[in-house]
Amino acid sequence: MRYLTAGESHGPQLTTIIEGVPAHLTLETEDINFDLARRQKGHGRGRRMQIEKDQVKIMSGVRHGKTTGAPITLVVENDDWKHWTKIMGIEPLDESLSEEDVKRKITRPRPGHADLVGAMKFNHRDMRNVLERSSARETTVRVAAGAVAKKILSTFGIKVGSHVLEIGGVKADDTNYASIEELQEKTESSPVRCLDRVAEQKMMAAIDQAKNDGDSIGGIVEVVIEGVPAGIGSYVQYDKKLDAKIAGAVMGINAFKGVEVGIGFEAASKPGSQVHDEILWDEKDGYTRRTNNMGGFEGGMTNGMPIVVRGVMKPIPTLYKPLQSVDIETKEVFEASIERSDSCAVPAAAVVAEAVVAWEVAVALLDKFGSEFIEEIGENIERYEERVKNF
Ligand SMILES: Cc1cc2nc3c(=O)[nH]c(=O)nc-3n(C[C@H](O)[C@H](O)[C@H](O)COP(=O)(O)O)c2cc1C
Ligand SMILES: C=C(O[C@@H]1CC(C(=O)O)=C[C@@H](OP(=O)(O)O)[C@H]1O)C(=O)O
Repeated sequence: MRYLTAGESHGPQLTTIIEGVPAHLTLETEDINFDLARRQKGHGRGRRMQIEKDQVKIMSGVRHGKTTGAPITLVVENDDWKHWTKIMGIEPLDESLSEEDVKRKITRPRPGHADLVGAMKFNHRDMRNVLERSSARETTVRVAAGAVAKKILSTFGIKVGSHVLEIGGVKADDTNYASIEELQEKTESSPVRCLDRVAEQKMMAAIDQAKNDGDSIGGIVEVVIEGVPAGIGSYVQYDKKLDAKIAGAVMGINAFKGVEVGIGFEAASKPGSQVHDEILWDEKDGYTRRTNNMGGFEGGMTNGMPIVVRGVMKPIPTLYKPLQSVDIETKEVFEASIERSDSCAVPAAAVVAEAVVAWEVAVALLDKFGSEFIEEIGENIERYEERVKNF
């Protein structure tokens, strides 16, 4: 299974084509719209999110609510496009257009964005050509593809959740949940997708403070996936290790600067006896682990314990408080000023992280259990689970 995305932040639409989705999967627009709406929420988002109301259009690969096995095309239109038709003009430049019509040629790179290096690399004198595609608006269709992956996973009882652990230095103390359902329910009712109601208030205050100061803040999100059979991914080749693929996918989210699996960086300061998860067996559950410090992975493969992955997001780079930069035409120093931006998008990024991790797990699941039609994959999983339980 693979997907590509296309589309610009202020262009007409974002598109993804997903190939390799098994036939007979129940898939409705609502399954995808649910996650699109979750991605738009969160305290700290800017004005753009009031303009957009992301809704998917399924353009191929689905008939009467079931996938056919053909490539699936998903489209999300940009409502903001109508304000940008001249600036984003797709047709060759009309000579009759005034300078004003084609205004906002960007020659002033924003620190922390792809603008300057992207323009150097592609030899663009208008950095809008970089900005439009490097924008996190593209995560809309990554979330759409992730929603399809989640639907595959849920068909086999595999559940995905996420929560925010930290924003702007405020850490959640209470990170407990009894089940993925409880995690989902509690995060949905939190404006920052956090389980800790006391920390939640402090996080919102920190976001408001940053906004008032013309600044921005980042944070840490955690994704949890339960019910994945042991043995997804592989130890035999570096590029088959599923934990590595997941790390790459999380790092691929705009503004993500680090990833941990299980206890992650904490492993550096602990002796092995306090790190490795002891192996247990009983008739009901088969092989399990006493603890889950390794976040569900041994040797690049799932071990049947919940997958636990964390990612750290840097503060949003566009700031109302200007940062110094250099105009590429005049070489003049200037202070970057902006019209609008998120001041914190960590809660939204948690939803993106869910999507990209779910995607990698679904791909590895299909690699192991076949990929043509859902019923056959289910039979293969069942047979395998029975065998490894008594292994
Ligand atoms: C959900 C989400 C929303 C974002 N919103 C903004 C924003 O409003 N303003 C901004 O400057 N950056 C925003 N970013 C981050 C930038 O897209 C990102 O920092 C930039 O493209 C440079 O990429 P890099 O940080 O990965 O190097 C957002 C990121 C995510 C994941
Ligand atoms: C549009 C989204 O996020 C955008 C991501 C983004 C960036 O630079 O990454 C900059 C902002 O875009 P704009 O300048 O149009 O307001 C955000 O709003 C979205 O998440 O759907």
